[in-house]
Amino acid sequence: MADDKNTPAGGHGVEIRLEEVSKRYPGQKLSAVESVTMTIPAGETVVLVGPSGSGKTTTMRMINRLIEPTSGKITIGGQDVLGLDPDKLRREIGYSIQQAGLFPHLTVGENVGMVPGLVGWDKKRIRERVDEMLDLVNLDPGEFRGRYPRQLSGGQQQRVGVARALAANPPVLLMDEPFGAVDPITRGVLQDELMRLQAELGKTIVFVTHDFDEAVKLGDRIAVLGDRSKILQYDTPEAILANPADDTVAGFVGAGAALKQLTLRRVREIEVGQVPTATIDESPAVLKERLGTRRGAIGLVLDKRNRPLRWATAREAGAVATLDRAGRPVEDSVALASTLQDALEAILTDDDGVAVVTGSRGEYVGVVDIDTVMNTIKALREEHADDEPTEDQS
Ligand SMILES: Nc1ncnc2c1ncn2[C@@H]1O[C@H](COP(=O)(O)OP(=O)(O)OP(=O)(O)O)[C@@H](O)[C@H]1O
Repeated sequence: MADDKNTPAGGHGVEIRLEEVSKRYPGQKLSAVESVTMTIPAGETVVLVGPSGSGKTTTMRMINRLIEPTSGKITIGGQDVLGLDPDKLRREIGYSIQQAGLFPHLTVGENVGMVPGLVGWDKKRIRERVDEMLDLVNLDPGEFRGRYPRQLSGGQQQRVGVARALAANPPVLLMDEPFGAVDPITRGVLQDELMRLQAELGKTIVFVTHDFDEAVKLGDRIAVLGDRSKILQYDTPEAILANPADDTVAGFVGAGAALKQLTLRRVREIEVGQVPTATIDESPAVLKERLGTRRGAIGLVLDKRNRPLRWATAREAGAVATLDRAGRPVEDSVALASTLQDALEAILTDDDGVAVVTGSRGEYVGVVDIDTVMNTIKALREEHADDEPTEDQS
């Protein structure tokens, strides 16, 4: 992994605290940010989300002092940022913005190597680091290091932006709508990559967006901001979706909150059901007997390695000589790692409204149906029903 010598925190995330932080721009009557207090835990991704003009960017930029607070206190890893040299501070905090903000007259390699150069790394180490970072964001160093930003697609520029922000191995990464300017498919890919990177690197990430779905996907916690950066709710995506603090948050969460919760849960987290099964070399009579006389009961024919092959009712099992002809083929299955949304999709497209769950080698694990999904949503709602959303969860 990255060389840790150049940052006091060794590149791993550190806690950020904002205490009654306000910002009033010169000549303005009202503050853009009014007395914000929040704790961003070490190694977590916290997403600031809120409507345009709510003060997300102002709040974030005060952390690396691109904007100076009018009052209040900000600490990073316990250090008061107002007591630090702003240039030094900014080199120790990764920063990535919409449209990547790359220097157009510098090559990709020079852009990525910029901060390591500023903090005095030697040339060889910078060269190695640039290649390591480009690899990390899935760009072939040989192909991309010598190009200029204008010779890259939007998505590639964003990747270089992230590589540059990470180059000096900062403990903290500030990201201001970094994926706002790319198409939805590329955005999804970049979000997945960021999640993979973060699982590996464990930075403290503050991420600004006005896309609530992006916040749900990326955030360990979400701060929903209202006017003047007032924290309307600060909690996990699960808790906010299950129990929005007020109508404004509910409006922001938008339609389909219950459905969005399904993207946060994996099939492995729920209790799957079971149906009668028989392996393909057993006789149809065996499956028929296991299915019993209950109307509509449906069972599974498995291959010799326990992988699901066919669905069959008792009547269908009774109508064939061997089980490889019984009923209908299993078209689709979901893995334990699939989201409940994937499972719901499979349930809704299946003739009998059931989805087969398979393990890592494709073996039969169980089944899920619409009741399983409904019960999960209900349980989530109950789990968070007593949550008392507060402004500061520190
Ligand atoms: N340099 C400035 N001088 C005066 N007012 C400013 C300045 N920068 C921002 N503002 C005002 O401060 C408020 C918050 O702006 P900010 O950019 O932080 O909001 P935001 O939530 O990030 O918005 P968006 O989602 O549109 O980027 C806005 O009302 C904006 O007009």
